[in-house]
Amino acid sequence: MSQLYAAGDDVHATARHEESHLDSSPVLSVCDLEVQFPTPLGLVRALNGVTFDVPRGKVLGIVGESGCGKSVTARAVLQIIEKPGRITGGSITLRGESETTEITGLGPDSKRMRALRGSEIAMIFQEPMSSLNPVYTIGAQIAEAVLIHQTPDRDEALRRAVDMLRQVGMPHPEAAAASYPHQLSGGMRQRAMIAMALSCNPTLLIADEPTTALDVTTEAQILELIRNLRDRAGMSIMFITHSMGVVAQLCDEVIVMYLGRIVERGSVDDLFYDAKHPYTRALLRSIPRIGGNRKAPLEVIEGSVPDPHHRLAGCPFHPGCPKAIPGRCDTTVPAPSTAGPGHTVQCHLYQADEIGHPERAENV
Ligand SMILES: Nc1ncnc2c1ncn2[C@@H]1O[C@H](COP(=O)(O)OP(=O)(O)OP(=O)(O)O)[C@@H](O)[C@H]1O
Repeated sequence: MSQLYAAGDDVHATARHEESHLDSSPVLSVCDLEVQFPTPLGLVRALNGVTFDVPRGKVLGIVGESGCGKSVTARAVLQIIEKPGRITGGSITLRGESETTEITGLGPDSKRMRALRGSEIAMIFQEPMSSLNPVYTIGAQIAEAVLIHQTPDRDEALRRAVDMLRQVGMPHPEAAAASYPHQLSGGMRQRAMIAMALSCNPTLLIADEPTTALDVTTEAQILELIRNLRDRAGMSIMFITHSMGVVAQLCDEVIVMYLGRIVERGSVDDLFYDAKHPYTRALLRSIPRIGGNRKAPLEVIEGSVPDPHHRLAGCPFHPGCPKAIPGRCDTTVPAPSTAGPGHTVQCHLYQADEIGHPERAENV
């Protein structure tokens, strides 16, 4: 992966990084991130102190119901939050191939931030047409990205575009390169968008629900493609989904979000076999299981996600939580506690007990 830009106006925000740290250090560290949207109805606190790492060469899944802050987290990393929303606290650190960048130290429109987008961090969306221009051929669009970030040679850029399309499994890459977006199927458009995202060999790929609009067969093919990117190219991937099924198929580690906070983090096995937070458990019970009783109704997660305009005291899940402790869960935000190696949970049921229920965590 190459560093193809000059540090330019934001040189103060970057620092050389020791090569030896790279293998074990997370590619991205997000610490105590806060994002707010002032709206006519009041302030929306979209993220309330979100902290996580994206491990190098792994897929981190971000899962949670609609409105919990998954997309805002992704957009914050690229500093493309819709105005008047803005980052109001915390830090985002990218450890690239040759240098470390404090993203939150960069202006959203700065030269360095613009260079980061696409070249070091690429994002793919649910709807490929939001990234593809309908009036240019697929090949021209991928070549344009290569021309901006990698080579000034137009023929070489076009060759690389066709090669990228081949690598993402496009059946007839030359013909696809000569096609306009509307001439391709949804799955093929998604492959084209992934080819465009990968054409600059980014350090981090962010995928925001890229398979939600696809049929199950095409979804399986795209998930396989993303798995290959991790396994063969060692790419680090942040994968946003509302589907625990997709998490099980694709992710190495997972964070579970609820109302702008992370409630649990662990490996896929931690979450599927040893989930701690009542919200994670409810999410798991709300999906069908192979071999389960087909007549048994799926569980519904109690209560709707609270209105983000109202500041809720305590744990964000307490209004719908069957295990909520009155006087505690509705007053105090729980701190993260360790549930095992790499497994953390933010829930009063697992806190060192200050209120006289030493047996509580065993009985959840
Ligand atoms: N432009 C905006 N103006 C006001 N509030 C916004 C805006 N964009 C997002 N939000 C709010 O930020 C919160 C988090 O939204 P976000 O889109 O990140 O959720 P999400 O988990 O990605 O949901 P989904 O799965 O539906 O995409 C929500 O309360 C949402 O209403």
